Amino acid sequence: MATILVKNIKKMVGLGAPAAPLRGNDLSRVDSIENAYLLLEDKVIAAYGAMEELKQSPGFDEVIDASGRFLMPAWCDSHTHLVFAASREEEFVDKLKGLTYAEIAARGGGILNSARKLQAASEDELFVSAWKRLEELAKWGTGAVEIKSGYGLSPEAELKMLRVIKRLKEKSPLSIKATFLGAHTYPPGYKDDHAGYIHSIIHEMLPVIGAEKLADYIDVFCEHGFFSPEETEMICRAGMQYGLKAKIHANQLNLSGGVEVGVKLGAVSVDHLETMDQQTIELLASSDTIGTMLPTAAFFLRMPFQPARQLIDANCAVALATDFNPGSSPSGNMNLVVAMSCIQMKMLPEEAINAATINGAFAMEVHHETGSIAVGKKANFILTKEINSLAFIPYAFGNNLIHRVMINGQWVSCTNQ
Ligand SMILES: N=CN[C@@H](CCC(=O)O)C(=O)O
Ligand SMILES: [Zn+2]
Repeated sequence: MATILVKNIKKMVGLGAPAAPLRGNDLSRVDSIENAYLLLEDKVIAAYGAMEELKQSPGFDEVIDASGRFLMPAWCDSHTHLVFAASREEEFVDKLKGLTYAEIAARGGGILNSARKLQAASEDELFVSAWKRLEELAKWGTGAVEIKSGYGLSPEAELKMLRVIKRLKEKSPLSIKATFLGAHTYPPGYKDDHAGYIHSIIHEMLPVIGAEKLADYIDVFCEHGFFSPEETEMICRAGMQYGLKAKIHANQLNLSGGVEVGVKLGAVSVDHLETMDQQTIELLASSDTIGTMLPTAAFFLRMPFQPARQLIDANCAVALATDFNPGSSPSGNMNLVVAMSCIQMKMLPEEAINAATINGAFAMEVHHETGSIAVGKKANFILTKEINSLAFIPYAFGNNLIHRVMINGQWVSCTNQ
């Protein structure tokens, strides 16, 4: 049995295993121990505590001295689209030059641009590029990630995406959840036949996804001009027949009704939430559905940030995620998401860290295995460079404060700082 001891940790944070997502005042509580140790046995947290409680042992396979460093749970990124065939920086430059979203879409840009390129790519090519992105995410401290389909938009290409995600799950040390997002937009052939595309999702795609167990969740882009609340409900209910719980793109551009559908269906999460009013916030707060905020998408699209303070003060369970995708958030860096949430959305550092770790874990139902430091959970953690406080992490935005990352008992990065 391989044992690893991390000793003399200046401060170990994010301790314990809450039974439900953190809300309200609890979200700002980060349990911690100063001058701590962490003992790992065979990829799992075996014990932790204050240094003076450490029982002497004849020997450990590896001993790490973490003097001056903070140890915290690895990030849990519960909303990404990280399987894609190509970046879209040419659209980004067009937008800088003044083109509108509609003009870019008319030139074949947007989600349909990604879909064309993905349809032309092989499963192996998609796997190799997604694998590189995953490796990079792990180096930034992400230990669990949700990945959506939705750039296929045909039975063949949606299944190809989901098979890529299945291979990533099998090979990666990260905890990975797969979400079927066939209802991301309408493909050109179904521009004037929305019912026809929804029929294809329900009768051509879902039966194969169910039979091959290719997804854990079902998602719909519930938005004006995309899928209505009624269509969202119909598609999610069809997915639920195959055991897929709902995770919905809701209220990004408008009060779309996505939150209402999500709450009605008992969705695990409703994600985006740039556009919220008091009534919608109260409805979400009264439910078990997690509100996942994606601040880097709001930043990249120059939209108002999510109303984090109102959501937290109303007692909503909130999580933070990257939305990593080539169109609206070409970054999968959770450190940036946490900094932006504090700087732009006035979340306290402790709130942002909880929302990006344990609540993110709940938003992909991996809370029993990661998201906090607890005995029996996976050895998934970040060891920081030498810092003096937790608040320094979002404060010193843009700086890489990570010294080492361990995911599922493997070191995935190490600097000498
Ligand atoms: N909002 C919908 N979909 C994605 C990205 C869309 C795109 O590729 O442009 C999102 O979550 O932001
Ligand atoms: Zn998204």
